[in-house]
Amino acid sequence: MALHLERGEVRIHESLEELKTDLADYIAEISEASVKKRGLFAIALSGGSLISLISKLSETPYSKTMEWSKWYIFWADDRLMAKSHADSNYRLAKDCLLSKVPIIPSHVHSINDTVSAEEAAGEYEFLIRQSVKNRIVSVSETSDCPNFDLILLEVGVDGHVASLFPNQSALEEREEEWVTFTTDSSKKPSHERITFTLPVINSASNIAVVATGDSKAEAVHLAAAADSTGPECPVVPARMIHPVKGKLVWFLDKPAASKLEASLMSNSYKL
Ligand SMILES: O=C1O[C@H](COP(=O)(O)O)[C@@H](O)[C@H](O)[C@H]1O
Repeated sequence: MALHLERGEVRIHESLEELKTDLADYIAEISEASVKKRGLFAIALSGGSLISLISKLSETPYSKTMEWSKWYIFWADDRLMAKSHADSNYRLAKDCLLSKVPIIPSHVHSINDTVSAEEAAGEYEFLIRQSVKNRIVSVSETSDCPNFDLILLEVGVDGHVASLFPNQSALEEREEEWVTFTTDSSKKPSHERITFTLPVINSASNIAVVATGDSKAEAVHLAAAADSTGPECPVVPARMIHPVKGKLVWFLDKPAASKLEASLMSNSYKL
């Protein structure tokens, strides 16, 4: 089921298998359109269960039809930990997808995990500035921010996206700051992390936000429902995703969408 809300398009899936196929088709469509338009595709991944959901891309038909040599991979966030560590977002993506498809190794732009979080954020921002200069990543039409073809995010149970956690100063970064860091994430185990800022995320051409399972139902409701605003409602980071010119699509399963659906139903009765 697809709904067009003020907060973007919401796709609610009957099963994880259906969600995986829809997400793979969506990524394939954006990749094809980007390659057609500018000869390459710049995608930013994050972590969490999202990565196992996109593993379908390593299967046929996607593995054979995708123009992997045109893909450039970045991370919207990662933890400052060895790339071999089970909690590294890079490792997750490598195990689930990157090692299984013919992506050119020099197109994979992971973070430097051997320096402090502050230095890693600075280095990663420099790398993105170089990628904009080299036109691997486009520039936004409305600001100097990078304009990624696609950014994939997953909502955490506390409503965080990438490594933008509730009530942290990173949420206030302005356009000049593209990559920031946190040494105190509310998600345990607490790792030092680096993350894209909201201006960078909101400058993307396409943003997909994924959430599955009933533990995410409250966060999804707070992030996407029209009635989740006002003084009593916490403003979760996922609610701050507002593409400036791009398109936002939510990929949810039924349990994650349950509170959002209930609020849509009750509001339609009030009309
Ligand atoms: O810490 C993180 O968590 C979120 C969501 O993860 P999940 O465990 O709730 O599936 C993820 O999107 C983010 O990139 C990651 O660093």
